[in-house]
Amino acid sequence: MATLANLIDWASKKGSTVSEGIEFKNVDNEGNAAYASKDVNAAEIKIPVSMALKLSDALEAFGKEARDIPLKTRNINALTKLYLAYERSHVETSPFSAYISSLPQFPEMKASPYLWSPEETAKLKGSNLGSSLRGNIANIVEEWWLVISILPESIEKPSNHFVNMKFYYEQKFHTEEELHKYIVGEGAAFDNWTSFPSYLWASMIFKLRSFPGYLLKDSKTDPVNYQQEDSAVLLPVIDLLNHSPSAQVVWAVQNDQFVFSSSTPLKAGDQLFNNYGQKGNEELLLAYGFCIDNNEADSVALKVKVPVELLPEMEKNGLKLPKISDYTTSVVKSEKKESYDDYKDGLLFFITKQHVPDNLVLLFQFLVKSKWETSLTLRMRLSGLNHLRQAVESKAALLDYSKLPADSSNTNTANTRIYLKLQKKIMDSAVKHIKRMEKSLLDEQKNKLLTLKSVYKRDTKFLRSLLITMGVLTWEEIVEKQLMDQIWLLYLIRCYNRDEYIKGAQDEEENYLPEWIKKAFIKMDAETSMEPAEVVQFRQLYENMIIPMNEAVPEIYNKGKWTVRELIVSTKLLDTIGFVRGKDQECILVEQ
Ligand SMILES: C[S@@+](CC[C@H](N)C(=O)[O-])C[C@H]1O[C@@H](n2cnc3c(N)ncnc32)[C@H](O)[C@@H]1O
Repeated sequence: MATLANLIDWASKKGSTVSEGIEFKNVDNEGNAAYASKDVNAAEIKIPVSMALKLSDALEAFGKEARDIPLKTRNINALTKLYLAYERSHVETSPFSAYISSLPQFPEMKASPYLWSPEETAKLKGSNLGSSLRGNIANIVEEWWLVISILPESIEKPSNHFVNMKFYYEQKFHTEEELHKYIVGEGAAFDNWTSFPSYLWASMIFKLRSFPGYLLKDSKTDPVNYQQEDSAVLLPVIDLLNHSPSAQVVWAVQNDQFVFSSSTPLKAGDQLFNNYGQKGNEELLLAYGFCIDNNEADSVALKVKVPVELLPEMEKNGLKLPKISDYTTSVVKSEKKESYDDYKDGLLFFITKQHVPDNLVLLFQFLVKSKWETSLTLRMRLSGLNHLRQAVESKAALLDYSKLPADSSNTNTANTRIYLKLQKKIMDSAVKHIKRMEKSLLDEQKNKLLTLKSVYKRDTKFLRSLLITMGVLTWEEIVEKQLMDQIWLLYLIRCYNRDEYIKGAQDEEENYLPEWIKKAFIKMDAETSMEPAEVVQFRQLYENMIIPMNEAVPEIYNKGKWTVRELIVSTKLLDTIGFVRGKDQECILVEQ
C-alpha cells in the first residue's frame, strides 16, 4: 500500500477521524496535503493523543535509566528526537511504522538549507541565514553529542556507535563539501540511529512537523509535564496539512483527542490549510524549505553587540531590553528572567516593512553617548539615527539577488531569491523610515544646529583666511579635499578666542561666533590633561596647519591662544559636540 494510504489507514484504525468531504492526496511535485472533495464550511481532524509521538514514548522505550536525560540535555526534545531516529532504525516493527515510513527522508528533504549543496548555500551570502547556517548545524552537533554521550549502557547502540562519536572530533575540520557529503550520504542509513545525520534528520522532522507540547497538557493519557518550555510533539496526519498564514484554525485537546478545526469555508477542490503561525521567510526556509513572496510576517533580525556592562545604565535611561518572549508566539509565557549575561552575544531586534523598533533606535542613540552626556541629548539622537541608518544600509548592501534568475527551475534558488529580495526591501524601507525621522528632527531643531556651510555664509573673514592658507573657497572644494574636520578645528579655536576679536558692535562678523562653543571649549580645556604622546602626535599637524596661518593671517590666528593644547582640546570637543551625516560625511555641531 502506498505510504500515504497506509498512514491514513493506520490512523483510522487507531481512532482518528476526518470531516466528511476532506481527503488526503499526494500530488506530484507538491507532496501530501488535504483537499475538499465538495463544499465544506468547517473541517475537523481528530487524532487520539496516544497516537502522538512524544517524550513519554521515548521514556517508555528507553527505560527508567533514561529518566533523567531530558533534564541534562541542551534541548528538552533531544531524547524524543533520538527516539524518533531509533524507531526509524527498526521501522518495520515500530509502533509508529506507518507514520515514520510516510516521513520525508534524506536526501529528498533537500529543500531545507541544512541539506543544500555548498554552491546553493553560497547564494545566501550576506544574509542572516547565510551567516548562521554553519553555526546552527554546530549547535545541533553539540546537542546531539551531549545526548548520545549520556545514553545509559542499558540501551543497545548501533554497531557504528563509536565511529559516530569520532565524527564529533573530526567535523570541526570538515570543509563544507565534506560535511554536506557526509550528512546527505550517512543520513539515509536508517540502522545507524546514533549518528549525527540521523539526529539531524530527526531534528529537521521536528522543525518541519512538531507542535507545541503544552497543547497536550489536558490529556489524561500522557503523564509528562508539557508545561516545560519548548517541549514538542509530533501529531501524525494533522502534520500533513500545508501552511497558509490566513487560515483560521484552532488546536485543542478534548476527551484525550487532539482536535484540529478550521473555520475557513472550502469549495470543492480547495486545499485545507493549517496555520503554522506568523512566520518570516527565514524561519520558513530553514524549517520548512519554502518562502512566501511578499510575506507580510517577514522581518529582518538585527543583532547588535553591546558591552554588557553598559546595559544597566541604558536600562536606567529607559531602554527596554528585548526579551525572548517579546518575539516568540509561545502560549506558555516563560517565567525565566533574562540576565545581562544572556545578552553577551548581542541584543536581537526585528525590523519590519512598517516598523523600526523604538528600542533599537534608542540603543544606537545611547551607543554614541559621550562622557559629557548624562541623558538623551539632541546630538545623541541625531548621531544615533545616523549610525543606525548606516548599519542597516551596509547590511542591505551585502545582499545581492540580481544574479539569481527570477524564473529559476531550482526551487532552492527561487526561494533564495524571494528571501533575499524581501530582506532587502524591508531594510530599504527601514532606511527610508530612519531618514524621515532624521529629517523631522533636523527641521524641528534647526536653530540648535550649526553647519560648516552656514559658518561659511556668515564668517567671510574666516573664509578668506582659508583661501589664503589652504587654497579653498567653495564648499565643494572642502568636501573634495576632505578638509572639513580641519576647518572645524580651526573654527572651534576661533570661537574660544572670540573675545579677542570682538571689541565693539562694529566687529559684527565675529559676533556670530557662538558663545556656547566658547563655553564648551573652556569646559573641555578644564577636563583635558595632555599626555606627552598626544603632544607628539599633534605637533606635526600643528606645525603644518596653525603655524603658517599664524603668519599669513595674524588678525585671526595670532590673537588669543593657538597652541598645540588648543588643537588637542578642539579635537576632543569636535568629537563631543559634533555628529556626522550624509554621503559627504558632513559634520554638524549641536548646541549643548
Ligand atoms: C508539515 S509538512 C506538510 C506536509 C507536506 N506537504 C508533505 O508532503 O509531507 C510541511 C511541508 O509542506 C510544504 N508546505 C507547507 N505549506 C506550504 C506552502 N504554503 N507553500 C509551499 N510548501 C508548503 C513544505 O514542503 C513544508 O516543508
